[in-house]
Amino acid sequence: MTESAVHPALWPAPHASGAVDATVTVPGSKSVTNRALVLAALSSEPGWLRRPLRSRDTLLMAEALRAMGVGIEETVSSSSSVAGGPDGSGEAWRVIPAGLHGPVTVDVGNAGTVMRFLPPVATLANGPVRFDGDPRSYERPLTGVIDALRVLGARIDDDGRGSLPMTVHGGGALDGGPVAIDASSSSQFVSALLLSAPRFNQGVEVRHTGALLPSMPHIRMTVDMLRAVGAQVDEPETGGEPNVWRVSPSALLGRDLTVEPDLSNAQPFLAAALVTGGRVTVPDWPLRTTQPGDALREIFTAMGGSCELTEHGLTFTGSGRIHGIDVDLGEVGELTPGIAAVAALADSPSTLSGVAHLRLHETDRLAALTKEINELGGDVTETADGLHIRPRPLHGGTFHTYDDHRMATAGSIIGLAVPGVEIENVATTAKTLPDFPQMWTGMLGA
Ligand SMILES: O=C(O)C1=C[C@@H](OP(=O)(O)O)[C@@H](O)[C@H](O)C1
Ligand SMILES: C=C(OP(=O)(O)O)C(=O)O
Repeated sequence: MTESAVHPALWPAPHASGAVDATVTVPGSKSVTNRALVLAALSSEPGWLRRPLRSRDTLLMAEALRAMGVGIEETVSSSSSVAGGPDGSGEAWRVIPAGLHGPVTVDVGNAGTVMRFLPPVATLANGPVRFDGDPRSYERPLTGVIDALRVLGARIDDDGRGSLPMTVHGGGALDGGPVAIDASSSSQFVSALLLSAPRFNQGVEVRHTGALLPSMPHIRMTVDMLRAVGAQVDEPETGGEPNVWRVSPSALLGRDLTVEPDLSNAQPFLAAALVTGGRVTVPDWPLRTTQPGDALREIFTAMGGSCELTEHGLTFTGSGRIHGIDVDLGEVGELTPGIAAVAALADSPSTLSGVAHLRLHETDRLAALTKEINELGGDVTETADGLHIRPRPLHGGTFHTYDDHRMATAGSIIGLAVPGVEIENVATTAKTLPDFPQMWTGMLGA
């Protein structure tokens, strides 16, 4: 969690003068968009991706696949009723698979999905694929993917670091087969191996050997999306062996997929309803989804709001009171910063647990949240696997974000209730939600 040497601009977080009452259209899911791009690139026929998220993480994924030979045409399609979203963007990406090749250098930025999902794809390329990224990407865990790919037959040159930068020497094909990994530091290791596995000669059998496995909904998302393109997957939740996932070798179908709104990016807007005792509607909230953000319906209800889900969307209403919560967030770790922000404004303490692995996310999120909330007058302590938050009257000040999009949105939530909060480098929200500042002020009617 190193502070930026140069202080990027400070953004005065808008203070809410009353209860919000807004409808907020949230762009597509990062996790779905980047899985869909990988699966479409590995398919045996072209496919469509409608309402994709256009953000730093997804553009890095698209750029990397393009560099390896995949055609990705960005169009505004009018030929289908689903092409145009309610946001009026009408954006659709046509993905045209092709033989993958190197030499290529892939910039992963600080995108976990790019740095974990693409090395297995690179083993299928003809030629070397070098992976590099932001300084933080060198610190984020990658050994689970590197070691597993070597066991499955890949040649990878990482100078013994077990992290970026590294080069995958693609041989045009990979043996695949059984492999054991410890994915306790990131569920993305499992997702990464499964996503490319239909194209491995023997498919894959991934056995997770660690004590904990975070972010299970994201693994479910991987399995569901693989099945939707015709892959055969055996997994623990549908009768398979515990902690074992098997994907058979097969061709993948080109599909026409409409990306759901990103429910984790909906979080700050729902939080605004909770914090101001107002009401926010998010159109197109899916009735069924594997996205972890769906857990907000339950978590934010327990913290004092209420919600109604219809086929038109989710309406979340705050009661004017915010309660603390004792909750294990291991399945939904990416929601932690937003929940911590709300908890700092509650009428009773909160304990957030099950998220030790957040120390290796975009920044050390447990340390960053503790420091930044405490510098506004809060009383937060780190536990072994989470945070203990005792609400205190907060005051204004600078909220540092450490190049972490979810720190920026967490600080903005606090700013709704606390005058004088300034967010350092709000532009870091571009990782997954480039329009965040405009959407936020729009919600407040500014
Ligand atoms: O597979 C995915 O799309 C993700 C999995 C999770 O990663 P971890 O299991 O590393 O927390 C989540 O935090 C991340 O934002 C997205
Ligand atoms: C942990 C996150 O991202 P990444 O995909 O980079 O792991 C996140 O978006 O909260």
